[in-house]
Amino acid sequence: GLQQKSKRRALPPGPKGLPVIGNLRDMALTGLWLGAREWAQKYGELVYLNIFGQGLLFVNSYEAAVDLLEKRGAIYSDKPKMIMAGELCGCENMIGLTPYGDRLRRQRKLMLQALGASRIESYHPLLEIQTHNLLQGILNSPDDSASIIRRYAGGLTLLIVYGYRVMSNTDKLLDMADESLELLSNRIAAAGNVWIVDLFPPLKHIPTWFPGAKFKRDAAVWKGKMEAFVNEPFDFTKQQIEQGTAVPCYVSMLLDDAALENKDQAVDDQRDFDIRWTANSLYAASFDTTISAISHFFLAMLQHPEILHKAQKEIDTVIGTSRLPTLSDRPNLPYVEAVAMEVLRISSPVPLGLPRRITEDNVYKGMFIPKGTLVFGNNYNMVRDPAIFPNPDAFDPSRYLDDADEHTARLRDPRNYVFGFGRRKCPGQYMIDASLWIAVASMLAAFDVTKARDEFGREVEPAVVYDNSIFTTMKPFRYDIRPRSAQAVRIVREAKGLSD
Ligand code: HEM
Repeated sequence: GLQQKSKRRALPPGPKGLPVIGNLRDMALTGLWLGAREWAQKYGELVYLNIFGQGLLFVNSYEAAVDLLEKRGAIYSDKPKMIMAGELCGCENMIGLTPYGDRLRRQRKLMLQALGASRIESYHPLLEIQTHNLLQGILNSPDDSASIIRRYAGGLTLLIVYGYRVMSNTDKLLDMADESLELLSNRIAAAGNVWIVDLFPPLKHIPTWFPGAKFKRDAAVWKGKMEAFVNEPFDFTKQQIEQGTAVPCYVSMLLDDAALENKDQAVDDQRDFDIRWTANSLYAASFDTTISAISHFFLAMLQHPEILHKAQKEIDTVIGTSRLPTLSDRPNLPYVEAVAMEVLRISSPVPLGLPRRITEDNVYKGMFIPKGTLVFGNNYNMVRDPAIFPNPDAFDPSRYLDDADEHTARLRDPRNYVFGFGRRKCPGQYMIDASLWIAVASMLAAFDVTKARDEFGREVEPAVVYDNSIFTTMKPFRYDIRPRSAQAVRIVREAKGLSD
């Protein structure tokens, strides 16, 4: 099959694999994007690999991403059917795994209704309150900032999506998300991992006690956890609605609308399903992405004190030191804006996007891409294209500051890459754009971040160790974070928080 085809029409280039297993050994389980960037440098804008005959295509240039993932979106927007993750572990209805079609269009419409560009201003007060909570948490326990960032990332969407307030680091729903997402991205649906049952689907019928059937026993346990992760927060909100104590949020607003709109049970059930699963996907998708972006912000600040000070000076000059920034200050703080953009670029939280599946044979610039190939939009490589981002590995906000015509400005805006492409592009992009900015601006206003010191007073270099196969999250590294002044302590304590 494959070889005959490739004789007839050339597949895109890529590292040579072994017989049968193909490129299995080339697939790293964490930090796959690092290898994928090397392949891009060696082989060019499209790189093709296979694992046991399953084709994998890495789309490495922006031009090819637009041509394929956007312009040919009709055949590049589907998803792999994953037996292990989907059927056996109960994740098949998560939006990132939902096949392209009517259901997806309906669900994306719901998400964009709530989180589209025009809605975001209505969330500004919530985003500011949640940010104050983040600052107060750091002020109270600076050594515990990793848990505080995690609480911020989960708490933000729990509040907006479910109207649920997280008041401690050991909250039940937070822990549940943490555990479920770790399982999902590092075990169940790890980017470089293939489950034998996905290659040989009849294996799903083998009995659980059978030798080699450990995957089925694991799947049964994981499925229970995934179901709780989807249902418990949703049931919380439903209960609050019944008791008349619901806070306006994504779930409560949509359920209210549904109740007003119709009395038809079948339509209601479909709405219930759509709201339940989109809510879970919004929650799931915001966790590691936000954590990655904010930890890269800290990393950059402790590596570049001059950038930290320049941004602080802008804030002090434009808004003074007697209050924290708000989202309405954003247009007046161009350097802080550039820092936030550079954080998005350097972190590229979902570096290879989420896999698509091409539904028809396709040819691009003479290269043949077979139907069924899994397609990864390698945004990590695109935001490191030296033609657009000179010296691409350096954290350098000044790259956005000189005047540029519209075309150049668009090309160098990291938001055009890191959120993916076309019909599956991230529906959370407008929300995170606002939440990341206010978090970055407020932390700059209130804190200094420096390298930690060891017992001999020597600076500790932060170690960057990626710990995930889909997101660029890192193992916690040490740094020193402290308020800039007594005045900073006061404005953080006085800022309106979650418990006010
Ligand atoms: C900096 C933060 C984030 C980045 C870089 C990011 C990036 C991405 C990327 C690259 C994709 C895949 C797009 C594609 O296939 O082309 C995606 C999908 C998705 N994102 Fe985000 N995301 C972020 C935060 C969020 C947040 C906060 C939410 C929810 C509030 C969210 C919700 C989703 C959902 C539901 C999908 C699946 C869409 C689909 O399959 O149709 N993301 N995101």
